[in-house]
Amino acid sequence: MKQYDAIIIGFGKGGKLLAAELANRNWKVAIIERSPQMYGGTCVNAGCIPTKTLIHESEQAERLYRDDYSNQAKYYALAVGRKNKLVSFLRDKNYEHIKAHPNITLYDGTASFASNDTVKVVSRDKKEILLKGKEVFINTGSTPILPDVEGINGSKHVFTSETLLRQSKLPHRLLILGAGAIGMELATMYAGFGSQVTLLESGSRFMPKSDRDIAESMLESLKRKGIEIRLNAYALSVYDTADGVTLTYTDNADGTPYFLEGDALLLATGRRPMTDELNLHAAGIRTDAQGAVIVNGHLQTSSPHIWAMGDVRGGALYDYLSIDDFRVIANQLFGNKKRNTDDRVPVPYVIFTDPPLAHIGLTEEEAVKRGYSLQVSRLPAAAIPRARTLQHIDGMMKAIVNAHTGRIIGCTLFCVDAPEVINLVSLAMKNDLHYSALRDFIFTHPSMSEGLNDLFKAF
Ligand SMILES: Cc1cc2nc3c(=O)[nH]c(=O)nc-3n(C[C@H](O)[C@H](O)[C@H](O)COP(=O)(O)OP(=O)(O)OC[C@H]3O[C@@H](n4cnc5c(N)ncnc54)[C@H](O)[C@@H]3O)c2cc1C
Ligand SMILES: NC(=O)c1ccc[n+]([C@@H]2O[C@H](COP(=O)([O-])OP(=O)(O)OC[C@H]3O[C@@H](n4cnc5c(N)ncnc54)[C@H](O)[C@@H]3O)[C@@H](O)[C@H]2O)c1
Repeated sequence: MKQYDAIIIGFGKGGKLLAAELANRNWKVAIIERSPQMYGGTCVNAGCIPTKTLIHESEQAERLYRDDYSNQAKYYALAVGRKNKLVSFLRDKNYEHIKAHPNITLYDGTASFASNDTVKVVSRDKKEILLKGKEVFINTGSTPILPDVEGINGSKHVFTSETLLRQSKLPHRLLILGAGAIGMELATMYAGFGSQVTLLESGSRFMPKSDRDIAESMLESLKRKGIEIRLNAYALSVYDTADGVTLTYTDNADGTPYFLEGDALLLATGRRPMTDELNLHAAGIRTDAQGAVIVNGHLQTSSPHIWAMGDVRGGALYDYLSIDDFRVIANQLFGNKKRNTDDRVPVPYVIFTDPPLAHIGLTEEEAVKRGYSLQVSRLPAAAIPRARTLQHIDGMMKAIVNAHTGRIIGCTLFCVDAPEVINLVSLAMKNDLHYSALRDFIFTHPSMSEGLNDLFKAF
């Protein structure tokens, strides 16, 4: 049996950063990845990078070939090729970085616990090897939740985000099940490329966690792109036709049955922690009702030498949280042990629609429910000179401030460059700055950030 100071299960974001950190400190590290197509993890290979590359491409395609499906389809195939090239480049870089380190051994295979310090690796040719580790880190990510809809398993036209992004044929009619982050981003993207998109959501409230003014703005923006949105959609069955797929669903509100035809159906109905093959009970590790590995604020499981990082520990599923999990663990192992996962709240998020939506902290509805005395300010994106120069005048900014303390409680930016600008608001909130710090800050001009001067002037 091979002995290591650390075993890392899954070559994801947090895991690869940790592998390099430990190896640089002379630890002997084993990292195990079940698929060579996934070196570097979901973000690089199937998540953030491919989607954001294609979303950018779709904006170009829309500008060049709007209402010209034939040219859009050609453009799409080329864009998928460029995306594949970028993904391969980044995957190779990730691989080389890990392979080059003398203290790291990469194992290709699926890992499971044999005991609480021993991990079994089964390679694709079914060879087994046992590894013993002083510390073990679980970084196995998440996997799509497949809804219980008759016919989805055998269909040739039903996809997850991962499999759809590999297709180089643009679907003329795309059906999407689930109006969450993936559903909205890919609806915007495919509509930009020229697909007719229908977005079906089982819930009755669009963007249930957002304020209604924001959700309405998003709804209008998606509709302007030609995306049809149907709420209360309870999917029943799917069957393949000669040239696509037929989806049957009922409207939850009144029971009306519907049949919809598409060239492809995307399942975007959530993701769950990837713990299926880990045999966690052999190590005495507990999971919650969603299958997430239960950890404390330092990311230790019930066995303190076994840790979990990234999507597999449940909660919000973002690449930057997997990175921060690495910082929390490194701080425990080598730092002052003061970091924990609670000290990073509030965490911003972004949905990369067009315009994109970025949010941090409480919504107005949440702040009212919690009994805050608050002030709310709104600014249309069109009022910001940079939005005019970029010809992106859709959307709005919204801020919520505690009326007594002047501290920012929450902020939503639904406008061009929102993914960048939200980081400034985040910095102000994390440093407990009074809202006037942003109101009076000298921002460059013209920039979307200077919209914050006006947004916070209203208080
Ligand atoms: C379509 C899509 C778009 C996204 N866009 C964004 C975005 O814009 N911004 C953002 O912040 N987040 C985004 N996310 C979420 C982000 O990708 C994830 O939060 C992040 O990649 C999780 O990283 P991780 O470190 O938990 O693990 P991952 O990067 O998922 O890595 C886990 C690795 O473990 C491997 N593995 C699993 N089980 C085993 C096993 N038993 N043995 C060996 N190996 C195993 C897997 O193959 C995988 O490579 C997106 C996700 C998706 C699906
Ligand atoms: N920009 C980003 O940071 C980004 C982008 C994409 C994904 N992600 C991460 O990936 C995770 C997964 O994304 P997602 O969009 O799959 O999940 P999600 O949880 O964001 O949304 C899933 C949606 O599907 C709906 N739904 C569930 N079952 C359904 C059914 N049978 N029929 C119709 N609708 C149904 C849910 O009500 C929900 O609105 C997100 O939680 C997010 O953390 C992040």
